[in-house]
Amino acid sequence: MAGFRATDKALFPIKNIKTVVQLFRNQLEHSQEPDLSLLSIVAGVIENSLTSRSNLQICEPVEHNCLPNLDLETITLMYSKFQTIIKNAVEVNKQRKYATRELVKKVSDVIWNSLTRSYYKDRAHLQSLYSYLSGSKLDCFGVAFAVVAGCQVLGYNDVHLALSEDHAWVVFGENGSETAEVTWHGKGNEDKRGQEIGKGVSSRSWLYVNNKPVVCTRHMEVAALVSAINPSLNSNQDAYEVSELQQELLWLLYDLGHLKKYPMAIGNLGDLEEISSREGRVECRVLFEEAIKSSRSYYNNQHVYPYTYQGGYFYRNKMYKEAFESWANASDVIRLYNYSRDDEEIYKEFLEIANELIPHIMKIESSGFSANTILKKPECFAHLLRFYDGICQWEEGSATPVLHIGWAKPLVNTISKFDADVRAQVNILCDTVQDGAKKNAGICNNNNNNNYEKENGAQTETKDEKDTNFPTIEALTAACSEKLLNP
Ligand SMILES: CC1(C)CN=C(N2CCN(c3ncnc4sc(CCF)cc34)CC2)S1
Repeated sequence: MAGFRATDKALFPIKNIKTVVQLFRNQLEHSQEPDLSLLSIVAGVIENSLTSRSNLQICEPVEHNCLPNLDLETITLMYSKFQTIIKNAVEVNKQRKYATRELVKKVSDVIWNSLTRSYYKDRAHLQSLYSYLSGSKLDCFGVAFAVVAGCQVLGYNDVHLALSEDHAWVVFGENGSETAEVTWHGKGNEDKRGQEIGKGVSSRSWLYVNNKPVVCTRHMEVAALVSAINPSLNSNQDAYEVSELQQELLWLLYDLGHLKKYPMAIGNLGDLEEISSREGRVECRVLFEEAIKSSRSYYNNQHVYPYTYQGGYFYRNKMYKEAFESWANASDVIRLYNYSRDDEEIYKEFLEIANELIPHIMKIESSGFSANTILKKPECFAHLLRFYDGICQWEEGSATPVLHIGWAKPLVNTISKFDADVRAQVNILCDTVQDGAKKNAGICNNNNNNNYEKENGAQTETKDEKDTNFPTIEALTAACSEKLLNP
């Protein structure tokens, strides 16, 4: 059983970050499983006290490490309150080893029906059990996490959190073979709580990552609650102590090996390291590469965010050629999905890259001051075409259109910044259309340093094999802009 043990209680009252890390270490390293409700309450109390208005005057930024007084009484009260809510509401059949769909649905109903009637669901700091116990408010992720923590209280250690890049649900039963929705997703969608995870059309949507979700162990569920810590004070400031605590806890989980199969948590750590790097730790760039390797190794490269974490890093650090490559690789992931109405989050991500970030780069690069301009590099043009081509292919076969006139101007503007002699150095290689699956059109430049070929094994092309049937760049861009201009 999990639990709030004497060795944990001895750490109270907790006065600094180091002791919070020790509490998490105790829980993570102890032979039994870490107690999700205890750790979520502790993280939530710290986050909410350091990011709420009330605290601002007390904690002067100069005295780093000043945490609110975390006394045993406060934590024990909330911990017991959660246990009581769950145990009083759910009849446990002692004989059953595994949870049933009815049990999981019942726990979800207990959480669901105890939430405040209506509140702004996308607000920050609504992810922890502290938020649930003190304000009866949870966000979409928070409900799923609370259901798993509730099942842990009842002793069902087969119920685990399953995470896509924009949704959360649970797995349960022998070998975690059963799945169930336990929370809502997006705005104005009827919740599907209790149902199995998308077997129909939605299974090809990015929202369910082609059935390659992160299926958590207990320790990875701790990584999820730590990842969900939100240090934001407001839209442009973070509470220093909260982000420092999050960074320390993510390194603890990293060192214990619990981030290996969790690309987004590694990416979160990379973002924190970029802002304030720790002595003796790998560079944030390495972490972004590790997140990509994790997605390729464990999730058949079906996740987009590892590439947008990396692309964002390159963009912020003015490494534009590398950013184009990351974004083209992100586009290679999305091209095999069908766009559905539940995929707004990733749509917004690609829209921002295509219509804000890339145009911004083109503006800087064509201002004439950059000596080593990317406008002269055929591989940059190849990455951009691969990026746009992936979005076009994403749309193909989808019930919902992706592209509209708003995409056309920035796209044509960008492509036209490359001179004909640069464009001419890029060869288009198209694979044959596979039966049913989406075809793979590869765009590679003739010096073949484009990792698209390495990654996807697109054939290299020698001059004499050049098949005149392949679309030229002009044809492709014309087709793209034609399609865009007359949807
Ligand atoms: C490259 C980015 C735009 C930067 N931040 C990103 N994210 C921030 C952190 N995110 C996450 N980080 C850890 N675990 C999870 S589980 C989940 C789905 C809802 F449950 C989201 C998410 C989501 C993605 S993607």
